[in-house]
Amino acid sequence: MSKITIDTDTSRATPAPKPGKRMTVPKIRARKGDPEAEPLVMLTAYTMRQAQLLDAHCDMLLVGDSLGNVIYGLDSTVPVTIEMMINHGAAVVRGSWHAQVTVDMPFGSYEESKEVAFRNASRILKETGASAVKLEGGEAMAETIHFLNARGIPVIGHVGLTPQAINLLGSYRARGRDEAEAAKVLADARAVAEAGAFALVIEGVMEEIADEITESVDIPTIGIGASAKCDGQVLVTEDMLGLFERVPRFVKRYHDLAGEMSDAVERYAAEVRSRSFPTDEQTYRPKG
Ligand SMILES: Nc1nc(=O)c2c([nH]1)NC[C@@H]1CN(c3ccc(C(=O)N[C@@H](CCC(=O)O)C(=O)O)cc3)CN21
Ligand SMILES: CC(C)C(=O)C(=O)O
Ligand SMILES: [Mg+2]
Repeated sequence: MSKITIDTDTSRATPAPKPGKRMTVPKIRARKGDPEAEPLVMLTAYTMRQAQLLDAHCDMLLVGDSLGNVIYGLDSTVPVTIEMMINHGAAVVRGSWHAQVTVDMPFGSYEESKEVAFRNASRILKETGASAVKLEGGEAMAETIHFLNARGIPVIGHVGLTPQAINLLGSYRARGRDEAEAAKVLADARAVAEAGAFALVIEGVMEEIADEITESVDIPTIGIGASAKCDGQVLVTEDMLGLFERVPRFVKRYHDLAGEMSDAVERYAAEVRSRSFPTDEQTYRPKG
């Protein structure tokens, strides 16, 4: 039997925190005007340890309301609560020191009025330590985005496929397939940018619409199922690591973590059943 060695050197995964070096909203905003700038790298994070492992490699971490699907086993993001977002947001901020952290505003926490949106967004920033919020919607949310931004809350917009509207949309298929839908997505993107959002997530739209948006707004666009020409890309971490079973077509799988976890657990279960775990090494006994 081959001896398994566990790498206990955590320095690669968790470099020492560098106080004061965290990526800021203005620096992200400024990427748009810089022709030399590399695309923005964003991934979702829901836990402290996940944030630690992603932080050094990412410009931005998103505490996505996709945690409803991925962590809580819900079949949409509609039931996600502000308490869930705050608990996971605070954990992610504790596990990161380099990346800028944005927290998704959950369905029902911002649509009613700009005042309700400010109350909930300010609570999210106060109780998590994150530096921005993201909310779904275009023209209908422009006033709210302006209101938050004018009062010190940086906002990322999210247009195209907006999963919180699943009950209205009926499916998660890509948007902008016909002329009218394409024009609406473009108008939404422009409204969000003009309202003062510092970045814009474009999800699940035809490539040419994403390209037209990226060319016509003055803030960085972050694509997910959008276009390689966006100013950045985002994916759900569990999807790209192969931890989540049903993934959209726009996901590239960089690993099979589910397979590796299953293999490790299978070996543990077999060793418990055969009494080959624990051994002397894992057992406390009086010395001598
Ligand atoms: N794990 C996970 N990854 C995500 O990207 C994600 C979430 N959860 N939860 C919130 C939303 C929901 N999103 C989704 C969910 C499903 C599809 C999907 O199944 N798309 C199909 C086409 C669907 C259809 O035609 O009806 C595809 O093949 O891409 C796309 C985006 C994106 N977001
Ligand atoms: C997929 C990204 C953009 C998101 O909104 C989420 O993870 O909730
Ligand atoms: Mg989301």
